[in-house]
Amino acid sequence: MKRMEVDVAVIGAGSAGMTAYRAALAHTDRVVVIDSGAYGTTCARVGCMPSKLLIAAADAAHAAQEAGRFGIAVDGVRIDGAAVMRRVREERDRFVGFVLEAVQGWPEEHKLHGAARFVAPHRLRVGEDIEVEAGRVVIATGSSPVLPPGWREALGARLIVNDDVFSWTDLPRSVAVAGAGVIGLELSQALHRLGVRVRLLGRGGNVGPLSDPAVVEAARAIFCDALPFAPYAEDVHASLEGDAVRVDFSEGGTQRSEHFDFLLAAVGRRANLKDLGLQHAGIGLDEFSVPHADRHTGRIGDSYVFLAGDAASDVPLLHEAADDGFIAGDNAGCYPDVRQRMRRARLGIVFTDPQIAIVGAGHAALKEAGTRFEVGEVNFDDQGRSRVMAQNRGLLRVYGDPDSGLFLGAEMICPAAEHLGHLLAWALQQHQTVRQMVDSPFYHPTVEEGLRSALRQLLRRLKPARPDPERCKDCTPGT
Ligand SMILES: Cc1cc2nc3c(=O)[nH]c(=O)nc-3n(C[C@H](O)[C@H](O)[C@H](O)COP(=O)(O)OP(=O)(O)OC[C@H]3O[C@@H](n4cnc5c(N)ncnc54)[C@H](O)[C@@H]3O)c2cc1C
Ligand SMILES: NC(=O)c1ccc[n+]([C@@H]2O[C@H](COP(=O)([O-])OP(=O)(O)OC[C@H]3O[C@@H](n4cnc5c(N)ncnc54)[C@H](O)[C@@H]3O)[C@@H](O)[C@H]2O)c1
Repeated sequence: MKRMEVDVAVIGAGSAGMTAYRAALAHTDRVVVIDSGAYGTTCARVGCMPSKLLIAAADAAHAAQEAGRFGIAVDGVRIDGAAVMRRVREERDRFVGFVLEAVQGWPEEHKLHGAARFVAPHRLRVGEDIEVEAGRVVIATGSSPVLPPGWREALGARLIVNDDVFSWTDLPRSVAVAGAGVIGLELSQALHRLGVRVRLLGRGGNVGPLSDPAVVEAARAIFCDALPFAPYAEDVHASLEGDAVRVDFSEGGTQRSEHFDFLLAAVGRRANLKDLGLQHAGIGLDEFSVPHADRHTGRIGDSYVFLAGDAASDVPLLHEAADDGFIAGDNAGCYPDVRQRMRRARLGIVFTDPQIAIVGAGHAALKEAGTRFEVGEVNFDDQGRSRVMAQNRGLLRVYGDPDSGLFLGAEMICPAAEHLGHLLAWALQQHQTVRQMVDSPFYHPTVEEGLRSALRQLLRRLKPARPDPERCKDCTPGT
């Protein structure tokens, strides 16, 4: 058995683990990063970047197909699936290459390859023949797709997850997608626009991460128009029939049976904690044997173990994983002098068309917390700039505190939601009042003017005694 002693062991070399490593290095050189898979991170290899590359190709196809509405004839749009996937993979490999370069720059003694698990407090076994004695441990093992029981056995290689999509060398003819969460929405709309026959199977009418009933309803209507979407699919059953996947489901009392090349499981992801031997780590676990970390320190209880990224599973997004990694790595490095760190305002974006964004904890969380709030909204059907671009669909709702006038958050499905979401998240983090936001500059004609309409309505509802006058539409047409 080879043995090594370090101050900090980081398990997982994804976005969270790499950031944790760099932060810990600022305090000690006795650091090791242990990874059981290929370097390159989920984000670059099979997550954020290749999914956005696929969406970019889909948007290009859609723009060509829709050019007619501007009076521009684009004849004979042909999608070359092999070329689409080649660009996705080549650009993806370029992004992965930057990560690999960074890891190659690390000293060899800082890297171990193999699956790590606790065998005792402070002691990790890596594979079968290496033992690491670690003063502190950062767990940054990421997450994996959930597979409903029996699906793998029933479908074999015809059951796929996001990772498989990005190794395709051509587009398939048809894919059923289970789960209308973030991954299901992004990938099914992209594949649909690229000419793949899809069926998106939702559950209970959910649409992505949205929780405001009015925005969910708007989003459901938009996606039902945009692609074959069954938001209330029930009794979903998948089986193999020859080479095809047969999917049976019911919706609204109607039984359906359809055949596809693949079934893509996008029904959620679970933190990779199961095989870590956490019961030997000497840390507190809940009744499901899951550890919980303080979001401001990364620390599990008052232990020597820190948790970061998707493994912490509270906000499984890239920028949160990087922040988690910094906080956990820095605190593991300067342990026992563990410091509280500020967290950024919450922001989530879904890269569909129209895009979805949530700022703050969201409508459901405000309700659950018993927070009193008022709502302002704008529908984009008649919003000037959105109409100019023929993207005039969607609903944006903003929330404000009637006592303090503070802005509390927003949910939206609308054009340019990625940009509106950022503006609003920055305002939230700066504790701005709705009045301050309304008094900020808004250029004409922009999609932001739609946001201003919602904020003005919210302001009137927050301060009914001093209503803001309605603006005349002929002064600034289409705002
Ligand atoms: C399809 C898809 C699209 C996405 N798009 C976006 C997006 O647009 N924007 C966004 O913000 N987020 C997006 N995300 C989420 C984002 O990718 C993740 O939140 C982020 O990559 C998580 O980083 P991580 O470091 O926690 O995990 P990872 O990058 O997965 O790293 C975990 C590492 O741990 C290793 N490991 C696991 N178990 C062990 C073990 N026992 N021993 C040693 N090593 C181990 C793994 O090999 C892996 O290298 C997307 C995710 C997916 C799947
Ligand atoms: N744009 C982005 O930032 C982005 C993109 C992709 C992924 N991600 C991250 O990855 C995480 C995981 O994404 P995801 O889409 O796998 O999970 P998700 O939690 O977003 O959605 C899962 C969906 O599947 C549904 N579901 C569960 N079981 C089902 C079943 N048996 N049949 C049909 N539907 C079922 C759920 O109701 C839910 O709507 C996201 O939460 C997000 O943090 C982010």
